[in-house]
Amino acid sequence: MDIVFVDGLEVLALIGIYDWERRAKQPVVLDLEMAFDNRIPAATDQIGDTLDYKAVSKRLAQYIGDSQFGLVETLAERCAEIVLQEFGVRWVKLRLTKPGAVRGARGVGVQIERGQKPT
Ligand SMILES: Nc1nc2c(c(=O)[nH]1)N=C([C@H](O)[C@@H](O)CO)CN2
Repeated sequence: MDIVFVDGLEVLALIGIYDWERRAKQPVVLDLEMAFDNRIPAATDQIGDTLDYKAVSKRLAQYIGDSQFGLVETLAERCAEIVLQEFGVRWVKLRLTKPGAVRGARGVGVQIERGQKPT
């Protein structure tokens, strides 16, 4: 299975359940792995045949920056839906981290896998 990935996409978002988290945006970091058959773009050398990681990154950064969810679970689920529905991806693994949200931890968050994992 081939993968197109995005590692460490940092975006400011209004997210969290506590009052202080509703007042100001805080950084969230997104890591993505998306199943995609890279043999066609490898043969044509055309960006139009790829799963364009820049286009995915821009779309999700915009969405996350505009979002106002309480839970990272909700935001992660919505981001996975966007990847599957808008970019024709069959399987995605997505990790959403809130750095520094818990004292003593480098980061906290969730990791989900959605769609059909190709063999
Ligand atoms: N499973 C989760 N646990 C917690 C979440 C969350 O979104 N999912 N959120 C919080 C707070 O917003 C926290 O990030 C503030 O430090 C607590 N637990």
